[in-house]
Amino acid sequence: MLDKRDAIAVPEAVKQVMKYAPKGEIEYVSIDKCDQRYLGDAVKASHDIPPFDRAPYDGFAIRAEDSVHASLDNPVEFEVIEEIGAGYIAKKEVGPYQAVRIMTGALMPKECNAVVMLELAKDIEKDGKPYMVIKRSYKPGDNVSYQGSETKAGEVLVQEGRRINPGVKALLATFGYGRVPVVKKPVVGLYATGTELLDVNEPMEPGKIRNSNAYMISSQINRVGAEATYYGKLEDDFDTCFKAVKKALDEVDILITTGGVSVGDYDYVPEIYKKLGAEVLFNKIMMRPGSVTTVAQYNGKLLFGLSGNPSACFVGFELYARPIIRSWFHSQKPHMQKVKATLNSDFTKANPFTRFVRSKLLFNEGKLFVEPSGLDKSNVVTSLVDCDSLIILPGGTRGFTKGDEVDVLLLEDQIGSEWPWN
Ligand SMILES: Nc1nc2c(c(=O)[nH]1)N[C@H]1C(S)=C(S)[C@@H](COP(=O)(O)OP(=O)(O)OC[C@H]3O[C@@H](n4cnc5c(N)ncnc54)[C@H](O)[C@@H]3O)O[C@H]1N2
Ligand code: MOO
Ligand SMILES: [Mg+2]
Repeated sequence: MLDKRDAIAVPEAVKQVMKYAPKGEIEYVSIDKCDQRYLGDAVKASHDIPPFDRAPYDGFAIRAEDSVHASLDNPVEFEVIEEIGAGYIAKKEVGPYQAVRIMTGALMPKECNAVVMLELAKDIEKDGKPYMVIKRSYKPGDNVSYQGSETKAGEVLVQEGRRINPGVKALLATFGYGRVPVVKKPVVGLYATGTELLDVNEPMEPGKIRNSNAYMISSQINRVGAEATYYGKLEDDFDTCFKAVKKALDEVDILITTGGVSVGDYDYVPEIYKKLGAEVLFNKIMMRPGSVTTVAQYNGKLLFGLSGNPSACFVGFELYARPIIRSWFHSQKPHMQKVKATLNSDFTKANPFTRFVRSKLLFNEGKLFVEPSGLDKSNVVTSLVDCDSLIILPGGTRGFTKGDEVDVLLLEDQIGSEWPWN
């Protein structure tokens, strides 16, 4: 007699899993190796930006008060006493009607408070000395980039848990982070179960299929910023699977298996959890695909029993494992971002349970549209190719038509979201 499974709602299932969200420790890596890692600590400005008053243009640094009477009818001459490029410091003191030829990024001479752009000044020579002439006045501060005008020392600029993108990396370099505090990657163990599975290099045989889930999931794990420790595929044999899972549990932070979670004669994952003494958080969810997604915890360690059906496996990972990995990385927005989009085609299937349709987003005349990325069946693999999002069709609905507004979860987004579930 089969054990009866009680289906729970998706938000409840996510809540159950999140109770066991582990948090990774911090390690330091060279800035050259920090791309796409998650910050283990906030980035705080260690100095002002700009760090000194500087010229934002190539031109002439002047004392603004010397320019007040300059106009088209009354050109004013300045003696050019020195020339400095970025990285150099003016040595001479600037007196009345004197100027320093200055290049973008150079420190302003301390007596000067305005910069005349090269294009607005005329170079002349008098008595063998360089002069420049202007025909308009300048106010103190005109064309000066003041110290701290962008940010002040001590300001927190990026929160811990943010994924390092090119902009974050630029800030890290600005503040001298040669070594960057990042969150250590979790060890995410991965097993694919199924006697029918062939390795990627094996030729096809009757009754067998190639193992795509292991590759798909390891790629999904990479997309979130972690790496899979792939243990290989397992035949549907209870003892083999039990031993493998038990051994892996000692080595991993999170364990993912695919296949064998339903009610079939060779679906051993539920029995494995039972024999281990793991607490099953749920084994049936009111969703399609992936209704049989099972999650258990063993001494606080999460075991994800994802469905064997590729699309169900894919969705189960994104809904339940992704926020756990992102929480591990200290993300304050571990869930997928949810946006509104307009359905670009009819979707006539009824939805007794909440349906997550693999979909692709498109922009048309500034509006966001979404449509299924292929055949909507849980055993389908081809619809995953163009899948960059999941349309959420609420349970208890009778199908949707082109033009309807729907909620969509973003898969490629790296910022994430706080709790997106109603
Ligand atoms: N009597 C019932 N049968 C099924 C139910 C049910 O409620 N009652 N649920 C169905 C649903 S829904 C799903 S989803 C699947 C879940 O199956 P399992 O998680 O037990 O997975 P398997 O039986 O191992 O495999 C299912 C399917 O997926 C293929 N597969 C498995 N592993 C891989 C892999 N690594 N790469 C590619 N494809 C894989 C496998 O060959 C099967 O075709 O159960 C339904 N049945
Ligand atoms: O778990 Mo199954 O994918 O709902 O179809
Ligand atoms: Mg099965």
